Amino acid sequence: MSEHTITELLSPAFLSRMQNMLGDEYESFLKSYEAPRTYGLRVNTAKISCDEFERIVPFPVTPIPWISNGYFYPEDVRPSFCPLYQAGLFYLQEPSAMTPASCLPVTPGENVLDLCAAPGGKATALGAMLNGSGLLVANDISASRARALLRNIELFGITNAFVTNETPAHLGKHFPEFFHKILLDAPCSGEGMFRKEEALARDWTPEKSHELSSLQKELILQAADMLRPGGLLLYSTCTFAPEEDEEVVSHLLENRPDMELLELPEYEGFTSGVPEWGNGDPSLIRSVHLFPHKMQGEGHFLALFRKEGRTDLIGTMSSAKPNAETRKWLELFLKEIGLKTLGGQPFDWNRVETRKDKVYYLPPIGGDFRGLTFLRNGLYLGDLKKNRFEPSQPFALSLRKGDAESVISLPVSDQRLTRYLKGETLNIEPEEAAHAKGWHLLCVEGYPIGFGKLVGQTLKNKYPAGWRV
Ligand SMILES: C[S@@+](CC[C@H](N)C(=O)[O-])C[C@H]1O[C@@H](n2cnc3c(N)ncnc32)[C@H](O)[C@@H]1O
Repeated sequence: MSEHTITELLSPAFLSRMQNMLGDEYESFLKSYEAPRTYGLRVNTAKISCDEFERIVPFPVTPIPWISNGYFYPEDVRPSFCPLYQAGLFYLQEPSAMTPASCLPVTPGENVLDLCAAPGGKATALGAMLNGSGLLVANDISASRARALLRNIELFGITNAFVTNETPAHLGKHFPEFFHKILLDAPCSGEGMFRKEEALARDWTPEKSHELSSLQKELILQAADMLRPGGLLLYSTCTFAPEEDEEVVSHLLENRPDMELLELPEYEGFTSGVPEWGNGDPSLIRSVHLFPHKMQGEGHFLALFRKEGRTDLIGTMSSAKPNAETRKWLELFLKEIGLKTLGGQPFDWNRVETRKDKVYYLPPIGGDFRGLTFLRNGLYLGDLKKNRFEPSQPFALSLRKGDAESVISLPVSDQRLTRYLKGETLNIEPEEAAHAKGWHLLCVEGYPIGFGKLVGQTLKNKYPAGWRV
């Protein structure tokens, strides 16, 4: 912990800019830096309803008023150690950062792009809204951050994501006017992150915003060009700098006359964008700033655009054919766990693809993805071994409550869950397991966490080392 307050670390140039921007509100803005940070989590509604979540969550939560599936939790709680987190039932996210994805109305069946997606705070929200149908392209230019993104997509049980590590320019060549919805959560100076990351406050310079503004202007045009006629684009940053907010919005409106700004939902803490902070276009008032002195969040900016024209839902269906070996051993495994559905939907053999000894479940919508650098296309189901199929951890996490019959379900308070997550074998009473032996899905309150193999009263742990806590 630094012995300085955040306001002491901040550059006089930043403070004087904020004073000019906020006028009478400046003092309360400054005061907000002394208040404690806000902590939030977002429920994965593709896996669990909010009512059910509230019923089983073992620590105090209070609803975030402007996010239908968001909750505040107290600072002293460590939710990432809770088995419900390891079951992918919620994502930890600062409350104002939940706003952009919640303002982009995604419906199942659409092609959706998150252009700057890592580590996945917003991509997991978009994926949950698609609920397994359509296609989510989740991209990040950084390879290491894209790996963290993939992990969160897998934890959330998203089966229809194409996770890429590409430049926006290269993606644009493959996907001209392809997406119904695009989220561009741009790299920014992070002025809304100062309470969370002090280094951002210390390292602030006005030049940074100028540089980022040029990049953001390039990115927003590239994003717009990948949007279908009639499609929606949401631009967001976690900064207050007009160069990175209203100026970027103005740039898009000036350069793509087929894009218009739409109204965003109103909420009492939302502050309208200021036309004079951009090029004076009166419609900039439809963009929204979230300031930390006006709501319980760190700060964000968002703008929602629509491209002129009508959109449709025509997509190319994936068509893979599992090879005979895969079909034989996978079928046997699915029978053993009593698979009824995958992610609540009938299992589709036309989506099963084998590459070397790895078995994947492709997203329902395909496309020409050749030449793109990607980490995952769909769901990694598992590995084909000699005379058997070995399931993966993402496969376990893609399963919803009720998808499989061969389960062992323990209450959230059961300490064996924590021991399982550490890689230990468990003692299971006969009445706790669906069958006397063989593959089982270990669940918390009915929600799958991972696989295990029952031998007598011992559950052999199949939770992979790389996932352990
Ligand atoms: C604000 S963060 C995204 C946060 C993410 N949307 C979330 O909610 O978890 C911006 C991301 O943009 C990526 N990025 C930086 N420069 C980029 C570029 N030129 N093109 C595309 N992405 C870029 C960074 O690697 C970073 O992960």
